[in-house]
Amino acid sequence: MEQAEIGLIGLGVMGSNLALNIAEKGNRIAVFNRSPEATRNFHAEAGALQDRIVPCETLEAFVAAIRPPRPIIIMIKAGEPVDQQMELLKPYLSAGDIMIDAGNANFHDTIRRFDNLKDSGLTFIGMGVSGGEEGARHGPSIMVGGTEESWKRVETVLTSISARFNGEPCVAWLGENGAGHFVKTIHNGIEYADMQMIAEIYGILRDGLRMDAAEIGEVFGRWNGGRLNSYLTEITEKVLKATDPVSGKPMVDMIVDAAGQKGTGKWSVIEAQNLGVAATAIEAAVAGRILSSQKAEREAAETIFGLPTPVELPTDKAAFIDDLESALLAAKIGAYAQGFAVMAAASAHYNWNLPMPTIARIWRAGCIIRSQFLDEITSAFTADPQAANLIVTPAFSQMVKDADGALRRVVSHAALSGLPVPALSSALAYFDAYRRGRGTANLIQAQRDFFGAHGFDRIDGVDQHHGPWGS
Ligand SMILES: NC(=O)C1=CN([C@@H]2O[C@H](COP(=O)(O)OP(=O)(O)OC[C@H]3O[C@@H](n4cnc5c(N)ncnc54)[C@H](OP(=O)(O)O)[C@@H]3O)[C@@H](O)[C@H]2O)C=CC1
Ligand SMILES: O=C(CO)[C@H](O)[C@H](O)COP(=O)(O)O
Repeated sequence: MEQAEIGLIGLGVMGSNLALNIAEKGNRIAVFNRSPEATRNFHAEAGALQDRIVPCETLEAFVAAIRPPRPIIIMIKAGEPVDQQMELLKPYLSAGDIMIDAGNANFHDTIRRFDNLKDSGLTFIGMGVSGGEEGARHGPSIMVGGTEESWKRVETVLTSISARFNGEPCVAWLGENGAGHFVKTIHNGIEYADMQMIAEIYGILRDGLRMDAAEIGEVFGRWNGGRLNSYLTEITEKVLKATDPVSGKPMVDMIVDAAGQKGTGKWSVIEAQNLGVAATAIEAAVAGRILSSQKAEREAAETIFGLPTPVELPTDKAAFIDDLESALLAAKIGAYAQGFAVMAAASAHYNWNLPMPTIARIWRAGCIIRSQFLDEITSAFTADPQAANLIVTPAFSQMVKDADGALRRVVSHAALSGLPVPALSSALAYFDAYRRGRGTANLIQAQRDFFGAHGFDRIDGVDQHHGPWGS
């Protein structure tokens, strides 16, 4: 039997769709899943693509079915399972074979796996894939980390399955070892912030303006035709307009308000802190999910404090809804600026030389945060790849100038009405702190020197001075 060009392990949601995508693009692919019935079912349901798929029930048969040197995608639950799977696979592999972890790995694990295989003759690629089920099937955004040589060996097949924006493939080699998984992690951190901000705007419309789900869906639908055009805006309209077949009520009203999370948002925040980058909107989004999951505590607190009555709108309703649109745009700029700042710091720290314009370019289609906005970010970083912060690039500084008044009105209204907007308000605070040449940390430095003799730099140029604090 003709050997396959590529192999894939893990026929869950992502792996099965990726395998069909690979087969559809004309590649012969061998597949394996820990539970063999999943492999059998997958092959049985592959329809016209069945002939290009080689279902294998043992790792030995799987490896034998692929033409050496073998590229093997591992698309399974992240963490320990990947180490276990690699150990089980290794004895069957030969020099030159490439193991490609395509799950949402922690990039520290990726660096470790990459280093462990360095002298073995085997190669490791850490590859971030975004786009969910639909993206995996018809074109995800793919962020590759590993040696450039190993990338060259998989470039053709990955390019064939990736999403396209205006004909350009949304896949790129981003750097050595953990670069691809790091960029995917920050993609998800931004995704968390974007989703949290949308949810906060939804909260203002629902609890402040007392609009029902379908009405709010209309608003997001309108916004999707404008500056907020994005996949997340688009699905928000669809979600808000969906009806629960059981109760006949809006589906969204029947869902428990406790968000899940699998780790990438938290890792984004941890890495931002470790690298000394303020990623406050992403932090707020992760904290927002944590608080959301403390449902019983929140319900108990509501019985103690009650809920504040929303105050009058600062403008008429239509103008305020326009403010919400501008506010969401301004806050999003803050979140994306923070995400890119974290990647810039990581690039320097890990010597990855991450290409910012390329990252923005491959996020324009296929991934969960895909949007028109990312095309504008691509242009901004193409014009100035070393920009200190997205906020200060010419196009984005103008957008922030145009929209920060609206963000201010929205955050003030929400605060006065007792409506929680942690990500929107942290984006505003980030902007206000970032654009102020003289802040208030002089006082913090004085306090540190007072209690700990830590010293401070004086504005007249004398460094490591101590204050006349007395006792
Ligand atoms: N769902 C999404 O939208 C996205 C997910 N990802 C990432 O892709 C990866 C896969 O996710 P997804 O497809 O959603 O997950 P699923 O839960 O649908 O599938 C999990 C797969 O992992 C396999 N698996 C679990 N534990 C082990 C183990 N110890 N050894 C071998 N195989 C194991 C399962 O095999 P079995 O059938 O035997 O249980 C199954 O094939 C994850 O890292 C996820 O974070 C990335 C982007 C988007
Ligand atoms: O990677 C993804 C999207 O880009 C996955 O859907 C991931 O599971 C999202 O993260 P979380 O489950 O923590 O919300």
